Amino acid sequence: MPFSHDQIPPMENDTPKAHQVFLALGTNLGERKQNLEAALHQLSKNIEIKQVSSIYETEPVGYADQPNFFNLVCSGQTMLPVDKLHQETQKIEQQLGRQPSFRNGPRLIDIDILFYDQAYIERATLIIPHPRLHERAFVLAPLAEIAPDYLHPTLGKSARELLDTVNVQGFFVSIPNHRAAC
Ligand SMILES: Nc1ncnc2c1ncn2[C@@H]1O[C@H](COP(=O)(O)OP(=O)(O)OP(=O)(O)O)[C@@H](O)[C@H]1O
Ligand SMILES: Nc1nc2c(c(=O)[nH]1)N=C(CO)CN2
Repeated sequence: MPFSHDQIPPMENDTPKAHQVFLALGTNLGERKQNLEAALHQLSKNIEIKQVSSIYETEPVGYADQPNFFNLVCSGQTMLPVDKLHQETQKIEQQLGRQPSFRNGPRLIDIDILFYDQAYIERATLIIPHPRLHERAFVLAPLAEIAPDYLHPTLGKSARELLDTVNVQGFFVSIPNHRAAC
């Protein structure tokens, strides 16, 4: 059953526990492969990265008149509470030089938190599971590559099942076995 992360009371003498997280990275400006590697490197300071998907080159979704994206998904373990993790991903986006853009517009780096354990979180600035992940082939294809049986906590479907429901046209190149220096 999904749970609200906010509702779990801290237990006395509870030793801190690592959280399993899945993140989606996207970039369509500048040196796209380098942007992904730099983001993974920064993330690895607070997340023990366990898996990194291939890099997928994908046609832009939502706003067509922009360069193709490079997308990947990674998973890992972190001790950061979810709000700190979100602050950290936003800090890394800024550090790497992301400039303000419009919805679905071009960006140097985008880091979305897909899952945080099996938590369901809904705040003004943070919704987990990411509310659009199940519609996005550019997220589901790399997710299904590294965790095909992982269950979406609220939809109850695996990454592979979700991928079967979306259109996977517009995928050109996959840079396989990509392992950035973390
Ligand atoms: N799960 C999440 N991961 C990352 N950001 C999130 C999440 N849920 C909500 N947000 C919020 O979404 C806001 C918009 O993020 P961003 O500018 O990256 O949007 P976008 O990339 O254009 O669209 P999308 O969120 O659909 O990828 C951010 O301010 C962030 O606080
Ligand atoms: N192919 C692709 N299209 C997008 C992407 C992305 O990462 N890949 N991100 C968007 C906004 O977050 C909008 N459209």
